[in-house]
Amino acid sequence: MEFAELQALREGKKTIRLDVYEKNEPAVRLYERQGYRYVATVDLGLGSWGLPWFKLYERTAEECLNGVLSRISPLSSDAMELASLTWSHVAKPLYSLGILEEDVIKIAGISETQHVDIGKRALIIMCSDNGIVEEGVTQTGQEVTAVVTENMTDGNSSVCLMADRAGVDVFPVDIGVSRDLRSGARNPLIRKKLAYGTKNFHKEPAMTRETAVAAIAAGISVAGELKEKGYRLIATGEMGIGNTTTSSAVAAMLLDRDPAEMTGRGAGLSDEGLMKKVSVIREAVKRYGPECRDAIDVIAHVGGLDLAGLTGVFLGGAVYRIPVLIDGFISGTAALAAAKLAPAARDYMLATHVSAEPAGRLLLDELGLKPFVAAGMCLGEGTGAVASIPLLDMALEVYTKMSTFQDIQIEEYKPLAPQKNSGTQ
Ligand SMILES: O=C(O)c1ccc[n+]([C@@H]2O[C@H](COP(=O)([O-])O)[C@@H](O)[C@H]2O)c1
Ligand SMILES: Cc1cc2nc[nH]c2cc1C
Repeated sequence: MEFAELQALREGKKTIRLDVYEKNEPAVRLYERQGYRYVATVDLGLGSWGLPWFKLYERTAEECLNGVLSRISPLSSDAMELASLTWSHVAKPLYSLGILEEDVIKIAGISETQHVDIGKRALIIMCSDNGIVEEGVTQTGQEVTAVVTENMTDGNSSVCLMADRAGVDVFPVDIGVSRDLRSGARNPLIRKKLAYGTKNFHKEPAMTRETAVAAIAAGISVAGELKEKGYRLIATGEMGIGNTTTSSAVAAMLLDRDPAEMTGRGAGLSDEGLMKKVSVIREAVKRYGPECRDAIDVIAHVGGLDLAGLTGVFLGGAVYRIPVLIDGFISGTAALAAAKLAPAARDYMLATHVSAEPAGRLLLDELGLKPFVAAGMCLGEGTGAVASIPLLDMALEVYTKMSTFQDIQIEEYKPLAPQKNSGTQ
């Protein structure tokens, strides 16, 4: 059942549920011919009298999404216990690799084995434009989004160079850039364009609820495609002029915080520009706040397609059991939106660095996730997430290759209380 709903969501097909006394093959085939995907038979419990009668329910993409999200399962406690045990045998002071140790244990829980393998890893970069740029809330024009996205497909952006170093494959996704894009051969563009940018949320909602759901579904779908290709770790990134404005607005609404506290200079902004940015966000929060009943509504009113797509990637990580690395402020906002939609998805996320945007730390605290780098970065594109991967690799080298206490014939080290550090920084 989950599989069919997920497939329907990924293929953008209409979905039906047939409530029948028994599976009615002719009816299923009839509706499949009409472009529906058969999801499930509900046994009405009346026994089979050979009746041809059945009832058809058409499901919306949102209902399929809800069905998929309700099936996210918890981490494997057995695998996590075994991973903890493995760490405890490594000949070093207990817990001394801090958050890196905790993250390895978490990845074991996600992948349901203590034999942690993140050898094949991908970076998904959601790229899109934001209508709010019209209001003068950015330092550069929106045409930069298209140029940088195309350059990413040639392997020519900051994160592409960093990803080469870290052995990460890069997947730029056009989910809503404001013009048609060419693709280079190095990192072919994944085409999921849902609009040529969003609407200006100062004037009207950024997108419809249906478009927000479609963008979330696209993110889930990309995560699924990477899982099928054998990727074991997904880093998140984005590119979109104006997306710190959408992220600040979404974060302020989701956390019920003062927009001034959640807003920074993004990719560079004058004092005057910053004041304008805060006032535009404040007005939108006041206007749309009462209408928004959940995170999808918030994204639809003041968010962006990149943010929605990344929300889908975080949810997809939980659906397909792949660890997903949070990058900076935009990515962190998407992670928060995903956690609001499906609290269980939070367990599949790993924090990496703390964005220098003012609310970078606050977002991670809200998610209850601990970063292991604070380098004052705010570049986006996934740079912070990718920069953290070599640290995870190093932790795994120790986890898998280091001698045990038994190997070096030392009686196991017994720490004094407190037994476990609560994290660094
Ligand atoms: O990831 C972050 O924390 C981050 C913080 C500030 C800026 N950015 C990047 O800068 C762009 C958005 O900045 P802005 O000022 O146009 O909203 C976008 O392409 C992001 O990738 C990213
Ligand atoms: C050049 C440039 C590159 C970026 N990468 C992410 N955000 C960006 C914003 C600008 C302006």
